[in-house]
Amino acid sequence: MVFFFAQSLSILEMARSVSRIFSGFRCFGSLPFGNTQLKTQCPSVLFRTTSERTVVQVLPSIFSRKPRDFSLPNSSWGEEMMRLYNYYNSQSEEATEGQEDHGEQWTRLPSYNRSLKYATGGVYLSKIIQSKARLFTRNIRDPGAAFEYVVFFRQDKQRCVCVFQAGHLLEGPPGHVHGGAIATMIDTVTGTHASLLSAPVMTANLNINYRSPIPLGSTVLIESTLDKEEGKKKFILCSVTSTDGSRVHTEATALFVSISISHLLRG
Ligand SMILES: CCCCCCCC(=O)SCCNC(=O)CCNC(=O)[C@H](O)C(C)(C)COP(=O)(O)OP(=O)(O)OC[C@H]1O[C@@H](n2cnc3c(N)ncnc32)[C@H](O)[C@@H]1OP(=O)(O)O
Repeated sequence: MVFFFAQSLSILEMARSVSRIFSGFRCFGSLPFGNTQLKTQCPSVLFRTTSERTVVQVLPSIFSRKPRDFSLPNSSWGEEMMRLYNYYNSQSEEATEGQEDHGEQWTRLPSYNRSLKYATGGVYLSKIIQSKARLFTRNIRDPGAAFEYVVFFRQDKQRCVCVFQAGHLLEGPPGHVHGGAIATMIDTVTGTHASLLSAPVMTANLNINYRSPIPLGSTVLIESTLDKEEGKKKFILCSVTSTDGSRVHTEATALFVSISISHLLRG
C-alpha cells in the first residue's frame, strides 16, 4: 500500500512523504551509544541531505517489511532509562558473545506493535484480525508520549525486569501515572513472563496494591518472578519500584491460564 502510493510520486516527493511517515522514528545512530545494531536501523536520516541517487539506493531498506522493534532505544529515552537499558543490555550482549548460554544472562525481549502477526509470520492472524489492530502499549507513534519500555528475561532465575518510562499521555492524578496504565504495564510484563513459560496464555486474575504514586515522566523498574505453576496455571509475582529500589510503588499477583488458539476463536 505504501509502496503503491509512493510509485506515483517523483523520487524527491517520495522521499519527503516517506520521511513524514517515518517522522516519529528517530535515528538511533545519533544517540551517544555505540550499538552497531541500532545504527543500521535508521536509513531515513539520509533523506534530506543526500543526492537523488543516494535516496534511490536507500529506498529498498525503507520499504523493508521488517517490523520495528520498540524495545530498542529512541530519542525520547531519558538518562535513567538509557542507563538501565545499557546495564541490562551489556549483560545480554555477554550472553551472545560468550561461549554457551545457560540462561544465566539477561536476554532482551524484542517488542512489536502487532505481536502475534510477527510471531506467527502473519499467516494466521491476517485472516482473523483487522488490519488496523495494534498492541495497546505500542500504538502511540509520538516517541516518549506513553509507554516506553524494554523487558529483559533471566531464565535461570525465572525473572523478568522491565525498564519503564511513563510518558505525559499516561496521566491519572495530576503529575502522576494513571492506575490503569500501571495495571497495563504489570499485565504486559507478567503476561510476557507467563508466555515465555508456555504460550499462549490469558490473564485470569490480576490483584494490584498501589503503594505510592509514580511521577509522570519518571523511569521505574517492573520486576516479575514465577511464584508457582499448577498444570495450565502460572502464578506470577510483580513489583514496581523506583530504579534504586528504595521506593515501592506497586505490588501485584497475577494468574495466567494456558489456552489453545481455538479459545480465541469462540467469539
Ligand atoms: C506481549 C504482551 C503480553 C500482554 C499480555 C496481556 C494478557 C491479557 O491482557 S489477556 C486479556 C484479559 N484476559 C481475558 O480476557 C481472559 C478472559 N477469561 C478467559 O478467557 C477464561 O476465563 C480463561 C482463559 C482465563 C480460563 O478459561 P479456561 O481455559 O476455560 O479455564 P478453566 O477451566 O475455567 O480454569 C482453569 C483453571 O484456572 C482457574 N481459574 C480460571 N479463572 C480464574 C480466576 N479468574 N481466578 C482464579 N482462578 C481461575 C480455574 O479455577 C481452573 O483451576 P483448576 O485447574 O485448579 O480447576
